[in-house]
Amino acid sequence: MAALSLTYLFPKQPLLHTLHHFWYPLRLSSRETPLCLYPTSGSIASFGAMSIYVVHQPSSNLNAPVLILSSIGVHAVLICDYTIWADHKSFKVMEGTEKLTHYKVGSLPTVLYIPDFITDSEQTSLLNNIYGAPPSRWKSLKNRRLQNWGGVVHEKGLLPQVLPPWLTNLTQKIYEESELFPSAINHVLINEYLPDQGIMPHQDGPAYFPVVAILSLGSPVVMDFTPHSRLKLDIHDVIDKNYNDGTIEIEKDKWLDDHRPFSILLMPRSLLIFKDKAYSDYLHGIKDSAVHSYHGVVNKTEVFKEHPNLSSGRAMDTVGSEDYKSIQRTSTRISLTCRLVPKVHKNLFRF
Ligand SMILES: O=C(O)CCC(=O)C(=O)O
Ligand SMILES: [Fe+2]
Repeated sequence: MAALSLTYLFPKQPLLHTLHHFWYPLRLSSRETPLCLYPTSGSIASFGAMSIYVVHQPSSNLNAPVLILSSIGVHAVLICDYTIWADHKSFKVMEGTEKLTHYKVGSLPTVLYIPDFITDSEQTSLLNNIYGAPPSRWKSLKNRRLQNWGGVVHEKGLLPQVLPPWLTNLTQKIYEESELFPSAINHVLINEYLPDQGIMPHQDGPAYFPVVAILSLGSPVVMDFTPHSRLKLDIHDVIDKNYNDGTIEIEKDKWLDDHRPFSILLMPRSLLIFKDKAYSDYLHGIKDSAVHSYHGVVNKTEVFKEHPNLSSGRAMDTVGSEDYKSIQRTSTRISLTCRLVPKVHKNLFRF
């Protein structure tokens, strides 16, 4: 038996009483890539504070390894047999970026930009369904409107509502093609932005599985990612470290390199997926201005490949010099934020 140290991705959250019902992602500290173990088939036995879980392996018929998770304290300990650990296939499902690695953009783990994820007619059909929904579906906020599908998200989980087929067609495609979600996506937030509307920099709530897929329709926009303010405190820790060999500056540069703000241009029909550091260490937001600069966006190459005229400013309304290109937002943008709320309350309600 070998003991390996695992750290919770959400270290500040209490976990002891929730572990039996709510599958927290775990990060294996000895690996570069965060490894998520999502034992969705449930606990099969428990001994006091220890529970045995089976790791979910939807893409394989192999028997999943049995893991013993200690649910005491802030750190969890995974105790398992070496042979299980060596069985790479067992964990493949949660490292599922493989299929989509060529869509990775920027230097941060992990941001995927998939142009043309849906066709023009699929876009039209989604827009027809969105605008065909009863007016009561819309909730007006100060700076935008939204529709909530899939149920009400509480901090402690989802009061579920069945997703309509026009949405499950999309969520199923994202689930299957990304292989990044441990079970089917069960929640979709539809945001509508007029040309001068945006969304404040924020981090998605703790009820969600830490992978988000955003489908964009209508007007292009630029989404900005900024390091979380709590990380700004960490820089002082780095600087305060007492180095004897003059490596402070190098450490600081490396830190700043690892936590650089960045932006991404979201074209209509594209799918953006982000997780890992981009999800946990950064805030994401969209400026509420009608002009968005796309100078220096991390997916410039990908966008120009699909829209070659964009660079010369002809494909859509752009302003600015060749060095400082901007989009003039002239039409509405709709986004569909597709997520999984792992903890679902049993009393399903339907409309
Ligand atoms: O509209 C978008 O692209 C972002 C929406 C978003 O961040 C959210 O719903 O949490
Ligand atoms: Fe968000």
